[in-house]
Amino acid sequence: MDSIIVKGGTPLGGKIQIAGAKNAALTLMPATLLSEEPVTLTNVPRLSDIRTMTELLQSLGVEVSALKGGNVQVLSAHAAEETTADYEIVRKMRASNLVLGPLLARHHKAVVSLPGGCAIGARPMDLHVSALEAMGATIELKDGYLHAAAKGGLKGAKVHFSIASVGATENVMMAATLAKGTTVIENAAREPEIVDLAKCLRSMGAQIDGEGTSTITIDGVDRLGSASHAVVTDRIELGTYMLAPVFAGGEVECLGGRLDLVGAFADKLHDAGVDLSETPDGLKVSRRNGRAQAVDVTTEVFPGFPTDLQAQMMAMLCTAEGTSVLEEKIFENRFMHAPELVRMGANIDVQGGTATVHGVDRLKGAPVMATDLRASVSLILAGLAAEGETIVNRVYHLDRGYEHVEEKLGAVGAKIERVSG
Ligand SMILES: CC(=O)N[C@H]1[C@@H](OP(=O)(O)OP(=O)(O)OC[C@H]2O[C@@H](n3ccc(=O)[nH]c3=O)[C@H](O)[C@@H]2O)O[C@H](CO)[C@@H](O)[C@@H]1O
Ligand SMILES: C=C(OP(=O)(O)O)C(=O)O
Repeated sequence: MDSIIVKGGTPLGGKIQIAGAKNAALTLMPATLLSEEPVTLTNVPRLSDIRTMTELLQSLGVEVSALKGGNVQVLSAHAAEETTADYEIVRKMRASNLVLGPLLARHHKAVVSLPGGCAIGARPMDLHVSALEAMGATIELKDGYLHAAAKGGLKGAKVHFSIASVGATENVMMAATLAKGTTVIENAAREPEIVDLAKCLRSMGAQIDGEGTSTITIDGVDRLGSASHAVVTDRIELGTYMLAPVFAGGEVECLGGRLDLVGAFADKLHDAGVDLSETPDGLKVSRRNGRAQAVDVTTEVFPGFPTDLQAQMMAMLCTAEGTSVLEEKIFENRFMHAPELVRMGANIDVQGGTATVHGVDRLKGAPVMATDLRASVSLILAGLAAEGETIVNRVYHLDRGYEHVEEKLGAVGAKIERVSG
């Protein structure tokens, strides 16, 4: 398994191009199952999760043509007749569950392996299941697979989520586009990736209103057509690279970055004493004199502080002046980076869903283990600030969500290399 070696202490300078969003692409790709006509996606990130989704869709009969090194994808589901999403592919990635809604809507049946628990929490599917049941599906768990059927097709329904789940909102939105009648989703997730999905579905001919608010209304139509859609900027990759100069010093411009994508995160950076400005091409970040200041952070659904930036923020706060309290409210087991940061000299006390970080003067390089996607990148960022060499082992999670991280950081002056193993 590959490792990433980082030598800390070099200030950064230059520009980093931010890619299209993994979490948007992973719902836009299965959305193409809803149409018999081709859909073109541009600004697709080059990630192993995208390759996994490609493999899954191909197993369902979707023709996927990748152009420009994968940056553009043409997906055609005209001959996609298979309705079973196999465990061997689904187990690799939670987002595989996003084929459930589209398959049910188009074929009135689907057999989808449960993705299973993962490192950051249990992540059940109950909200997806009960919402699709309210739309007329019968769903049964057998042999680790959800067996779903909707004789005569799905029907519009009122769906109220007890948690504003991103994936459940996406599955129901997609399913509702071809259902008979009107579906109203209450307490819908409001993430930019939901807005992006609605935009793409609308270009395909869907009738959707209210995306970006807590109530989304979808009037079912008979069929969807073709469309071309550019994937929204990855706000998590953006936030990650915005932090890089805070760790290493210097200044970085994140091309394609927009403040509306990272509002709550940018507010915390501002409170921590980080300089942030909008430019015609993106967002520029530099660290003001000396250390960042401690800030308290609570993860929340959008527009709150994203859980997917909590690990990176914690790493930054390890060397901030003062004590910071981080509360993780979305996933019950998302502090696995903490003991690895402690190996680098951080002072962190974790009690349940709360981590208290007492800022230290500096971190020291160490061999560390990457446990999940955002934990992996938090350790790389910590390595940029640390004295000496940090070896981040087991980085396969990283490639799920970051394209060419060593090239992007290397281009702005970081001493970073990948060692194949
Ligand atoms: C591919 C993708 O877009 N992944 C993102 C998506 O994951 P994902 O869509 O899986 O996350 P959800 O918003 O569904 O999860 C939020 C919370 O709801 C719980 N829950 C969810 C569904 C359900 O049926 N029952 C239930 O209890 C989860 O366990 C979790 O505690 O949103 C998360 C929260 O912003 C992000 O961290 C992930 O990066
Ligand atoms: C948790 C994440 O992804 P996924 O939902 O695909 O596991 C993430 O992107 O940080």
